[in-house]
Amino acid sequence: MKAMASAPAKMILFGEHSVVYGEPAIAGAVNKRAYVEIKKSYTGKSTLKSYDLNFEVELNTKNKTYNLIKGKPGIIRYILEAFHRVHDHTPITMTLSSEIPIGSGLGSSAAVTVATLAALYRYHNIRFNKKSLAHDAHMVEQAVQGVASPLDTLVSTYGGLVYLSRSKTFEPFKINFNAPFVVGYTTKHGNTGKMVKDVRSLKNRNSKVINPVITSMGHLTNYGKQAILKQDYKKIGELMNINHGFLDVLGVNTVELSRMVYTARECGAIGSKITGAGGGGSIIALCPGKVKEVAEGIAKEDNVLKVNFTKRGVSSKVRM
Ligand SMILES: Nc1ncnc2c1ncn2[C@@H]1O[C@H](COP(=O)(O)OP(=O)(O)OP(=O)(O)O)[C@@H](O)[C@H]1O
Ligand SMILES: C[C@@](O)(CCO)CC(=O)[O-]
Ligand SMILES: [Mg+2]
Repeated sequence: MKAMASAPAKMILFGEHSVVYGEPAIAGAVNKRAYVEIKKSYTGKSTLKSYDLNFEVELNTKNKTYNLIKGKPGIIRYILEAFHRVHDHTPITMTLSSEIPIGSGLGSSAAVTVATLAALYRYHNIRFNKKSLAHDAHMVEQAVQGVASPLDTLVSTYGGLVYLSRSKTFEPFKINFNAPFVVGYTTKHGNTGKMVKDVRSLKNRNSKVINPVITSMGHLTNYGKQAILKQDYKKIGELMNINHGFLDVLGVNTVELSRMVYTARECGAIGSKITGAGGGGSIIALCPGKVKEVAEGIAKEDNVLKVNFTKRGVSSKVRM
């Protein structure tokens, strides 16, 4: 018997970091996925292999440790936390493949966590639904990062383009939103846990300055929701540029991210901003009629990923 699951990456349009402090956010699942397979091991040991992320480890799921066989398994802490919460510690072989660049602001940790939990629930024949899975995945991200909003794991579980309200109500957009985005990403990876903690420290040291910025980011996200519903690309782009400025204030911008943001605008994007935790990783650029020019401009010094929104969230099955 083999349990299999996959979950999508995500792209945050508005509200990263401010969502951690209860402000709303808007994010969409995109067509890059993480794939997990789990089957019984007859070697007496549990191993995790990822051919495309080029690492292999021996898992000790009971005490959340691992023995490195090869590579750099940064995503491992999320996987170990998921196993620790669900697995009965019998020997298994897990394989992970990911189309999602790791540490790049596209929610690799959430997609891997959601897919790993779904595969484990299938493997152990544990009943679950999307609501329970999204909650459990959020708890894993919270445990690993110290602080996490439910945004990334909700989007990876349910798919689609969603608005997460201040009261944490999850509102899927009921429109077809196919705005032409280009994603640029650097080889300099980010670490969400560190970035979220750095923002919290900045906020605590300068609360009278940073708190109003976070509140304004919440208002901006609500204006963004109205602009998306009206498919007002010009307004969406303007709000993306303002949101990028706010993320710069929070200290999550870098030289590489700025380079891509401003290159995108020079090549014709009507809006561009950091997406995800920042400190490395990705930007998104809204470029109606200029996708080719913006992609070519970013590709001169960085990497480009062509993505589309997808309604397809987590999927899982068992093969006997
Ligand atoms: N090059 C890398 N190889 C392996 N692991 C990495 C690499 N870069 C980062 N990591 C680790 O992988 C995990 C990626 O999760 P993280 O949440 O930081 O990024 P993400 O989910 O891809 O982006 P975001 O959360 O901003 O959407 C982190 O634990 C990070 O330390
Ligand atoms: C930076 C952040 O807002 C999004 C990371 O993709 C963190 C979170 O929401 O948990
Ligand atoms: Mg993450």
